[in-house]
Amino acid sequence: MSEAVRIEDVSKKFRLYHERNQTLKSAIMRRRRSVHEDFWALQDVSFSVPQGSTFGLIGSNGSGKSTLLKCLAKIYWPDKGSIAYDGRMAALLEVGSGFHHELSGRENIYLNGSILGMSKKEIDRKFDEIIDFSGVEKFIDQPVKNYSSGMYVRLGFSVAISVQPDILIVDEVLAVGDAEFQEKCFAKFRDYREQGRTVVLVSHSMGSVRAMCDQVAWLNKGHIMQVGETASTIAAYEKSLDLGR
Ligand SMILES: Nc1ncnc2c1ncn2[C@@H]1O[C@H](COP(=O)(O)OP(=O)(O)OP(=O)(O)O)[C@@H](O)[C@H]1O
Repeated sequence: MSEAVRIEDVSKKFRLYHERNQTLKSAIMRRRRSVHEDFWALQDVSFSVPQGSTFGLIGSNGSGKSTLLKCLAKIYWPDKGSIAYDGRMAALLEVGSGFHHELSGRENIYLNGSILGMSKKEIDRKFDEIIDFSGVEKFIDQPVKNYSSGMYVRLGFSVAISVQPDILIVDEVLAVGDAEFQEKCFAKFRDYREQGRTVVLVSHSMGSVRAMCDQVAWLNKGHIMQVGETASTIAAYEKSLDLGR
């Protein structure tokens, strides 16, 4: 099977600063040098995502899942390693990212669509479909700052899938949608699989991961613990949680 995404030896570090709330005098004494430590949120992460698969990232809080998704979405640049893609990629990360709060749903479709690489003509053509899928038609001319978090996600997801990406990257956000919308999204992922498109998603709901994913990567403290078939990888992750109790 060919690869949609290949992640090779990816490491990402953040700087943790320690000099908060200190006095101006101590800052001058330090000659404005900041005191920080490097924190590696991802270390030597390598795996491939098969084309046409739905692929899950699992792991405890702070294990590096969102950081890895942001590297995949090109929001972060890895400090080491490389990521290769085969095809057009679209990402849906934090609730409301890519949206301007003061603009209406309609205006945001154009803004977000163009950020994702669609022309105005393409958005015009897909506009009704986007609104239909989102189910927020009645509120489409309201500023999105008045939307509920579920409405945000519905609209954001609808724009992201309208791009018809070869690779769709989705953070936990879908969990804020209601059961009906989640079922619509799962159906969309099934269509994607049939069309040979690839989905990479993060979820804490092992039920959803079991239902949706062909393969899973389990992250722990920035390291890959296991990659492979969904049931056995979830079982290994859950066993580690039981052992930790
Ligand atoms: N911008 C940042 N600056 C400093 N540290 C960060 C930053 N972003 C993430 N981290 C740290 O990196 C680690 C991994 O965070 P990340 O958000 O990727 O975890 P996660 O697996 O998605 O967690 P969760 O399940 O809680 O969403 C955490 O320790 C977090 O504090």
